[in-house]
Amino acid sequence: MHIAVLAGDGIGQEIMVEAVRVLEALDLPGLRLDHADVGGVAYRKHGHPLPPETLDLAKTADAVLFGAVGDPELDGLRRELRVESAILGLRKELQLFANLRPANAFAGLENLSGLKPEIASAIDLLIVRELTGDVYFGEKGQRQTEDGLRQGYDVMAYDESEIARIAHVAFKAAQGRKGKLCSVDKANVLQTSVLWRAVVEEVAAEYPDVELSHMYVDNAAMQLVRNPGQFDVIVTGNLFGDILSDQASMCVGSIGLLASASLGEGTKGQYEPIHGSAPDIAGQGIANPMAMILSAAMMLRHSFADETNAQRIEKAVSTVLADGVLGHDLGGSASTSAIGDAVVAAVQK
Ligand SMILES: NC(=O)c1ccc[n+]([C@@H]2O[C@H](COP(=O)([O-])OP(=O)(O)OC[C@H]3O[C@@H](n4cnc5c(N)ncnc54)[C@H](O)[C@@H]3O)[C@@H](O)[C@H]2O)c1
Ligand SMILES: CC(C)[C@H](C(=O)O)[C@@H](O)C(=O)O
Ligand SMILES: [Mg+2]
Repeated sequence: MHIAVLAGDGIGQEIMVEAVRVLEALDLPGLRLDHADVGGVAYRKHGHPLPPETLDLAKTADAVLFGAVGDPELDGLRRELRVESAILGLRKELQLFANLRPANAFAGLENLSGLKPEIASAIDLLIVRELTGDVYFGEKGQRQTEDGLRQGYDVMAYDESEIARIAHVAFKAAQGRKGKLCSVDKANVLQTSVLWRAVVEEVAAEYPDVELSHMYVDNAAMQLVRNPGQFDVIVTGNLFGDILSDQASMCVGSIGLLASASLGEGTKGQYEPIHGSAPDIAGQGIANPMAMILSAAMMLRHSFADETNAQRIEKAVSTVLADGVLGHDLGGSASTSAIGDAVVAAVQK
């Protein structure tokens, strides 16, 4: 069980400490944790946000546990050196095209999102976000128009194989859940989405037991707030999935609660919270480590087929939240380490 631990920047460092403590508390046989620099930390030390030794470790390890990258002081760097390029580079290099972002209600947090409690408590959804295509990886740049104006561009493109493989992941996920899949696109405007919808329909023929629907992304954003309980699995492109998952996190209570798994064809995966380095609270010991801890649970499930320990972590997190050990993001006063202490104690019970 060889894990590359890439804590990264800002609160990435703080929340990773707690996730590692939880993993160590499980007494996993053969657990080997190798740390490496990524993001702004790596740029400052090695001159690159994704140094070759970090990429090598990520490639040789069985799984990658990733904190967050993002350093406002380095925002002016050119594109290839921007610290966010580290996370995009890892996803692309490891061919992790499927990003699973589950959002489910936690007992005790029903009043926190501002949604009516009966609406908030019905949330149990999975966003399947395509992760290696779309505007993120299309041709991009800045140029001058014929009129001498500066113009920025990012090409949105998906080919049918990219759409089909993420659709298969989503249909299979739906089969293991409530059997409902909603494909989210913007097919009333975008040609990318017209093809997306057509390919998802074709793939659907192989999954007659899954009920497929389609929704435009603007409506989906609204429905996530109006009635999130209507969703089981959502499949969508890279950009829409990025935005909708942040939104879903707040329906649950906080972005500090949502974990993710980035997967490819094999068992190798990268596991990371959906949030970033949170420079506004970094260094204060108040970041919520739950998303990071739950990412470690997803790692045990998807890369090591260890459902027992994955559930041990998830149950511990639910218990700690239900007991009212809440971070500042949830209106409580528990510090990052106090939350970690509580989860460690709960997994050992
Ligand atoms: N996976 C990643 O590494 C990742 C993801 C998103 C953003 N980023 C980067 O992070 C930097 C900051 O971006 P941003 O501010 O837009 O998004 P962010 O997710 O870092 O923070 C958004 C807000 O949520 C709060 N927040 C986030 N995680 C929290 C946690 N665990 N506990 C409590 N509060 C939390 C922050 O304090 C902030 O107010 C940028 O450089 C961005 O590019 C990285
Ligand atoms: C940091 C950024 C590149 C990243 C993304 O947009 O994918 C982040 O927002 C995420 O959600 O993982
Ligand atoms: Mg995001």
